[in-house]
Amino acid sequence: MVLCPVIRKLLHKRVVLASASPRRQEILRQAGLRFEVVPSRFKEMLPKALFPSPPAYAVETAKQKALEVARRMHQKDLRAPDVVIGADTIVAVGGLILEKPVDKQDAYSMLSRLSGKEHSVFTGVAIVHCCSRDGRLDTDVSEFYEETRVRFSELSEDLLWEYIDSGEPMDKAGGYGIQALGGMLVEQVHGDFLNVVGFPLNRFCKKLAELYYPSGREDPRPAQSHQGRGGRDEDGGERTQAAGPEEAVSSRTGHSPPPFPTGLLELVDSFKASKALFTACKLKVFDLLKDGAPLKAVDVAGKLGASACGTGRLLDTCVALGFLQKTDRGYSNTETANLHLTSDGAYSLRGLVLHHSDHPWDLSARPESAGRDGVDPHDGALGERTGPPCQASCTHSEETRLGLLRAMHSLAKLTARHVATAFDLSRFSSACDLGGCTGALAHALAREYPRLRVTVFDLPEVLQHVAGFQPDGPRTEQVSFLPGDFFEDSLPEADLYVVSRILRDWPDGKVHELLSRVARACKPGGGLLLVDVAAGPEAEAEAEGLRRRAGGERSAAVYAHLLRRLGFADVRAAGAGVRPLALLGTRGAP
Ligand SMILES: O=c1[nH]cc([C@@H]2O[C@H](COP(=O)(O)OP(=O)(O)OP(=O)(O)O)[C@@H](O)[C@H]2O)c(=O)[nH]1
Repeated sequence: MVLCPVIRKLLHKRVVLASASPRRQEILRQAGLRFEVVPSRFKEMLPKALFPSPPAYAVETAKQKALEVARRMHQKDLRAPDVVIGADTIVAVGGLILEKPVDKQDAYSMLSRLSGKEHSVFTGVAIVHCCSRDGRLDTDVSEFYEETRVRFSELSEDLLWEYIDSGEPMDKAGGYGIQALGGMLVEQVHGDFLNVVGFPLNRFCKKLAELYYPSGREDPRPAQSHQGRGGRDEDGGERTQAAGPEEAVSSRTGHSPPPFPTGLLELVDSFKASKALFTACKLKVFDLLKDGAPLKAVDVAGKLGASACGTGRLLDTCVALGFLQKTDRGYSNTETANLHLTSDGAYSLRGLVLHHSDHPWDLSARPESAGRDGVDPHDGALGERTGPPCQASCTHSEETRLGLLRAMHSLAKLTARHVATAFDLSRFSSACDLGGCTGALAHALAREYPRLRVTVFDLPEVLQHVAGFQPDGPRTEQVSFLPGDFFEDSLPEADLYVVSRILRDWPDGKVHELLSRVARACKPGGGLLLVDVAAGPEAEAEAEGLRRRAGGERSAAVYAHLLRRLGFADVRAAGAGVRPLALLGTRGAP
């Protein structure tokens, strides 16, 4: 998600981060920026004594790093990127500039210098706008720095050496990483934390806003207040002081044009990112780049039997999306790709990606007829919703079905413990997880509640594949599997029914039917735990009916409203991991 409008401005440009620092890449990626990584070859050896202050040195180094990449890319491709970002982080203490230690002894002398004292961390940043004209590279450099003051505790020799032996100091300015073990050395921080980590995101956004919205407005299109001001236009070029055609029209008619529909255009474009992901997963790009040495685009193309040019574009898009990293040696997987996009990653979601790639979302099926017929588009009229992907997989090949189960298992594992502990469920002695698939949540519940017996109730064709997903270890005997269809068969008896991550895939009528069945099966005092609902204000609930969000979820308020109507009292909501909310309702007397 991109929160910052000014970051959105860069989404349609070719942006390059001239840095090998994984921290910088992470910070900018988390901010929603899409960029390629081309580490700078500039040697950080400018003569420090020539600079009036430590930050002046950091800014110049950042600028040289970025310019080196801009020039190299221009020479190589004869097309420079639109924007190159360079940064340099240093520590300044007692008039000295400390960079990355060259060896352990150097780390020791840096850290002992910082012990018990305050020092400043400066990150210099250069934003270089590039333009190729007649084979010549024009650059326009904007630069700034940010200072953060950091105070260290007194460090004992033992602690110092233990920290140095951890290996953490070696690639960090001043010899410590505040975001990791080095955080233990720090007593106080004044200023931007991310600046210490390597990139002052807040100042960076402000600087971009200065460049792209010079009059202080978020969106420059409704242009009245820009007259007489310079600045950068949508394409990063200098805006001239003369009014553009739009401005001329608006001054003639007296009407301002509406705000530029940036969000809408981003949506129109966003399918390209999904397409690239689908294609890379289908071609097994991430399996190919797993573990081994980085590969050049031509080598990847050779192994895939694809064109070098198309493969290069696909790989670069994956770099911009944060799934691959690119160095001089070639392309390799990021941690995210290794974990989630390889076939056998610890939390592989590749099966889910392939499922979505092969089954375009039903909403696109018959939209026109739904509009004409006046049918409620949320009730399956736009194409049948066939339930959770792992239940709807009868048309899949064996390999795809297993990949999908693995993805469902990964997703459940990611949040299972959060879900199990979102509420105190110790009053229940039996639970039934409806559509519980491989049992990942069931096992987490069993681990948390020693007296809870959990039955996973799912279709026979799903359960026949779950043996390979069962964990070893204590309490596994508390979990059992029962084949059945929760729309057709009687629900197994239980004190607590669990409905996790399945409702979003069913139309409203089916959701109503399933929850009514649960309400009938649930004894007074029994519970219903409902997982994967979106947050939403209570007031909207009645008006919304069971309306879904764009992602398919319905809001917690909507479900709470429905549960109360079905006879559940005391419906409470709690966080259940990064995204989903969980609801727990208690069945009242009928
Ligand atoms: O608390 C932390 N302080 C600093 C860092 C990391 O330290 C390095 C600083 O080095 P530099 O600015 O020269 O950047 P490089 O890593 O060499 O990458 P470039 O290719 O951009 O030159 C930087 O990585 C900080 O992130 C830290 O992690 N924690």
